[in-house]
Amino acid sequence: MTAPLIDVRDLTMAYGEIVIQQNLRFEVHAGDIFVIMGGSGCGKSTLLRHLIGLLRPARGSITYGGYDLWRMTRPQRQECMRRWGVLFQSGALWSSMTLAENVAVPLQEYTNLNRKQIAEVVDLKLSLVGLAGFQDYYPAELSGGMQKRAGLARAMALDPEILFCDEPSSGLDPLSARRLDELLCELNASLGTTMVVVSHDLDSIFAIASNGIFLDAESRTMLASGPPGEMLQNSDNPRIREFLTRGGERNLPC
Ligand SMILES: Nc1ncnc2c1ncn2[C@@H]1O[C@H](COP(=O)(O)OP(=O)(O)OP(=O)(O)O)[C@@H](O)[C@H]1O
Repeated sequence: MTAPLIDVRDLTMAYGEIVIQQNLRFEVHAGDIFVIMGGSGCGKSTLLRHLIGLLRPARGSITYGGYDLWRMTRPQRQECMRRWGVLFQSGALWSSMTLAENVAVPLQEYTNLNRKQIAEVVDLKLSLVGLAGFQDYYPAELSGGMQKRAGLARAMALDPEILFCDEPSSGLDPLSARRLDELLCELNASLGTTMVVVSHDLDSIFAIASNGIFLDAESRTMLASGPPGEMLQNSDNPRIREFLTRGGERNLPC
């Protein structure tokens, strides 16, 4: 098996004295859609913030391509982060900017492209997420699903190697949520983008995840890792079964 893209070892996460999760150990491989799952408040978003370097581990390590995120020099860490895209829960678009201006921000900040080239990349990214023709719209003029897709276009602006998404389908109606899941799977398949996705939405988890971990709030550690279908098949842990069956046993999706 190839070396992992992300290697998390013995990770303990805490806010001050309060430990949120401990002894996390997992790998994310290139091409994975890796889902961080678990009930409300178990620490999914906290883990995502650790993975993207916003929070420092209380213990343990997070390595990218073999290099510890917190032992790199500042330029090395910036170079590492430059290869990531992040889609925040809210979409996090600038409300005073059009969609084109929003998607252009990372291109202006991190590339030497001229105005015309930036406009071309912006058009490409917006069409990638089904928003061709919406360049001049403001976020408030769009539906929640379209705002999420615009956030995705911005997160994909620099062709990231890894896309991190925090609850991408939250706040969306079931159809828009399904379309967003399909879009993530398409991008993963066509561009090979590795994805790390926080989710507690069971339909979404089964639809997109190739791999993942289950975090438990009570024991404050991970109870299982692997593809969710296998977790359900192989685990007799009642908390995992309860979560993955919505509290009642269900047929495995095909
Ligand atoms: N900045 C913070 N300072 C202190 N405690 C925090 C902070 N952010 C989150 N917490 C606490 O950490 C725990 C985990 O929160 P987190 O948001 O990571 O969980 P989650 O699994 O993503 O939850 P949800 O699914 O409800 O979004 C919660 O008890 C929360 O109150």
